Amino acid sequence: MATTTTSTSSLPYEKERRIAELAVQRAAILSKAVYNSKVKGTLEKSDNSPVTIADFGAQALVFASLRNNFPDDNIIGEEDSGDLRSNKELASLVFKAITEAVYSNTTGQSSSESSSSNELGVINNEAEMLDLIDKGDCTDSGKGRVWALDPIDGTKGFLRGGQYAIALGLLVDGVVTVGVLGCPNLGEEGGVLLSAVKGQGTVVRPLTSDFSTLPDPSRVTMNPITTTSDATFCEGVETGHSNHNLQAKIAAGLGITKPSVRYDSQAKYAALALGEAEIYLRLPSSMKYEEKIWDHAAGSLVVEEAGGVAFDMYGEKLDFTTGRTFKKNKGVIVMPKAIQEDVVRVVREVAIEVYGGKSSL
Ligand SMILES: Nc1ncnc2c1ncn2[C@@H]1O[C@H](COP(=O)(O)O)[C@@H](OP(=O)(O)O)[C@H]1O
Repeated sequence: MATTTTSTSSLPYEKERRIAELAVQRAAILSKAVYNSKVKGTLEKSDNSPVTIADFGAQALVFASLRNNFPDDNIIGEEDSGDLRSNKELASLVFKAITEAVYSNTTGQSSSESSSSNELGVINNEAEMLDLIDKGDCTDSGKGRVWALDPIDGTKGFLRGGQYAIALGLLVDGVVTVGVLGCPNLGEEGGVLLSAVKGQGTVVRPLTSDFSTLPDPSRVTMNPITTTSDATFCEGVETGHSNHNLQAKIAAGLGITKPSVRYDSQAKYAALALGEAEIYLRLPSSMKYEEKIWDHAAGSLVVEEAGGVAFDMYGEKLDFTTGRTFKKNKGVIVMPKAIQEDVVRVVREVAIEVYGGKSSL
């Protein structure tokens, strides 16, 4: 990773980037508190994926910040309040976790939170929290300003003490324009906060436990490799989320001999931007699965602004205009621009042979 000190004053989307960073940082503080507590309130959703107090609480907190600062924007969020409305005990635990982690003393708010709470939004009671969680029900991602949030991406990683991310992106007319990834277990102690604005590059800062300030940023760029055999692969941990056997064959076909880095969540995109690996491959375990836009919006911009590209497995751009899920893309490949031709050729050939051509979507 190359890093240089940078200034981001008076640039387009400066407020969006700052609020998104602070909102993600605040949600990361909550997620760490939930991880360190005994009760995580884990439930299984209808798609068999887990959801926890941290997922609901982080969504409520980030949405409070978005509503407070950008009340006219639409929002797409992974969670809704259905499971909490039918489980009052869990709803109370989520509100308690937010109150303790963020509004931490009984006389009001902790000193660092009080200075930022007006700006980042306050959640006054449980009913307000439930209503906020439901603000992420937008279905049209292609028009106007739409935020896409995964409050805890990689919930399985979060529960295992592995990698997870709080991922927030802003789409403007379907184009990812701001992307923020909070990765509490990546890099230095306390984790890292990456952010990107289209055309302005990607920066990283340490995640802190302070609600109102952001440490100085450093610019990041992907490793400038020019040969695929110099690459390290990055892939998911969960074998049900991508086809590891096929990914291993592709790695061998690209002459890659180094062991893969395996991370849950969009920490994979962060790892590429930070130079821990160069190629992220996610080949579908089932062609029926539609990737969620909140699993890729923030991460794809963070990588693109660090010198990379994010395509589907057929080598076409990710299309964020198709609602809550990708309808025109299957699989994801992410890599530095310098090796995109070679990587895309190999992955595309395999994709067509194994899954069929794009016309079969
Ligand atoms: N069968 C499947 N194929 C691909 N992705 C899946 C999947 N089932 C769940 N996921 C998504 O994979 C995300 C985790 O990504 P990764 O595998 O890279 O760690 C999950 O996010 P959540 O943890 O927010 O539910 C979920 O959205």
